[in-house]
Amino acid sequence: MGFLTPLIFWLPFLLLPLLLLFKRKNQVKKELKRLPPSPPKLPILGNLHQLGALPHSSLCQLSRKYGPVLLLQFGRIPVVIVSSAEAAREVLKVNDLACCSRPPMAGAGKLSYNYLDVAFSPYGEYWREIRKICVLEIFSVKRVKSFRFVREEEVASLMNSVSQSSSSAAPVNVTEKIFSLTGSIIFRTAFGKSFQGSEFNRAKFYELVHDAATVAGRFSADEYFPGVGWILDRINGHKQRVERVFHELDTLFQEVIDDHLKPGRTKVQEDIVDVMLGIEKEQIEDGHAWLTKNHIKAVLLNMFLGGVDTSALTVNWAMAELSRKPRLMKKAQNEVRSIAGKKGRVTETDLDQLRYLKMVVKETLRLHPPGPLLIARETMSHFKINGYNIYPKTLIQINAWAIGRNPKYWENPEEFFPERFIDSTVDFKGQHFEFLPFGAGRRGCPGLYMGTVTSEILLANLLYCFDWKLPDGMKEADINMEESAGHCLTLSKKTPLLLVPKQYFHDQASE
Ligand code: HEM
Repeated sequence: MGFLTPLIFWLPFLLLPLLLLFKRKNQVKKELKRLPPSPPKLPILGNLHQLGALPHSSLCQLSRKYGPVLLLQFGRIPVVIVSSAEAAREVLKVNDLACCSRPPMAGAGKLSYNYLDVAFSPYGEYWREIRKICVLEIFSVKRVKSFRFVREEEVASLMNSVSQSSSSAAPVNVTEKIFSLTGSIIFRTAFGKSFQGSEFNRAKFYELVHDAATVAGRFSADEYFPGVGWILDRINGHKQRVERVFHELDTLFQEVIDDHLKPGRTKVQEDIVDVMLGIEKEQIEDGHAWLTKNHIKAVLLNMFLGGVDTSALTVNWAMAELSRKPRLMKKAQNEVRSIAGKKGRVTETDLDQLRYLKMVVKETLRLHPPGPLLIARETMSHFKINGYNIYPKTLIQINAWAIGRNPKYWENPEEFFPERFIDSTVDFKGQHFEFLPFGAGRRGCPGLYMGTVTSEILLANLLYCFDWKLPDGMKEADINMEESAGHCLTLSKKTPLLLVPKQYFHDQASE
């Protein structure tokens, strides 16, 4: 028995390292399991049933209950919802490289010729190349300025059309007019010609762009529920719809490209198709060609999806907000009218001086960001937000809408109050994470300048040329400000805005 005494004495010393090792392993295991909080989920569906008709709003409610970093399950897809400026900074700045890819989505993949575009393409060498070309050749300030005449001509034509309606004192569908204008501007900028003279009429074009946004912006049932979802896709016609939209867009793009390649074509001004065909030609001459017609078509798709709705929604919401607050509308009109004087139109050279108008646009983008959840990202490697583990292949959605309405960053956040920006340095260029209408980081919107200049010139002219009244019997409070998440990626006003225009400039000139 004597030999046991030293063993009993030494045993704790022998076991201690083992115990410590075991404890450490458990800690690491626990640490790795530290996931963001999740609301209870249903089998198979996960949290899909909690999304509702306005996902940004339902997700905002959930984040109020569970916190600003939330883990949900959409079918088989893990999704992290980010609803605070601090957490958005962690994603879009600190860990931007880990989460700047996009998830594969069958609809977007088909419409973008297997991810040859910028917006839906996964992060990698190809995306860097195509984004670089687009930033330098399509979205640069110089290129956007070269299309100033398109914007000004189209705005002038819209003002004439509103002016004709104004003689009857009947309400005008402002929403329709605004969408028609941004559509015409993007169509002419990309293709060098307007709807007039093309077999594409406006209505057909919008339908196509909206159908494209709907199929590109959402997962198919098969992606949520692999193996069985395809049955749902069959029943709801998703696959056929993707094929139809692809075919219609491809036919349009091919016709325009063929037209541009016709020998002896007279070119008044380079449009985006000319620019892209020029790059293709240069590459062939330099002997390192990789850009094909499909690449060009994929980029055109991004222009239509990114450029038509976003600026139109901004101006539509701005007009709706200003119509609810006639005092602010008057203030914006006084500014525009004092700067543009009796010229008859606001031109882009006036825009820099329109300080209040720019605040109106900012305030509109805070309350009504056209992409309330930005565009979904997919993580590529493991990282942490607020101490929570985020694993690769997780979807990240930043709720810019919720952040823009959070009282932690904004006083009286639900109030439309452009003056809040007077002495503020906060802007939307991606450095202020409480205000993210254009996103931020590597995937931030490259069309920011094009989008803002289009919104500003249109809004400025609507305010300059007309006084706007509500239809008979309607009060400011009756304006319906309900939202509709119709096209998946963007957030519209549920009902069109109807206003009665009274021509201002004409009246002033005759005074
Ligand atoms: C008011 C106008 C606009 C708004 C509010 C807006 C908003 C956005 C947002 C939120 C994103 C996602 C950013 C992210 O993931 O961090 C985005 C990306 C993008 N936008 Fe815009 N956009 C506007 C105008 C435009 C215009 C005019 C175009 C082109 C004609 C455009 C083309 C794109 C493209 C190609 C991307 C994808 C970038 C990438 O994934 O690398 N946008 N935009």
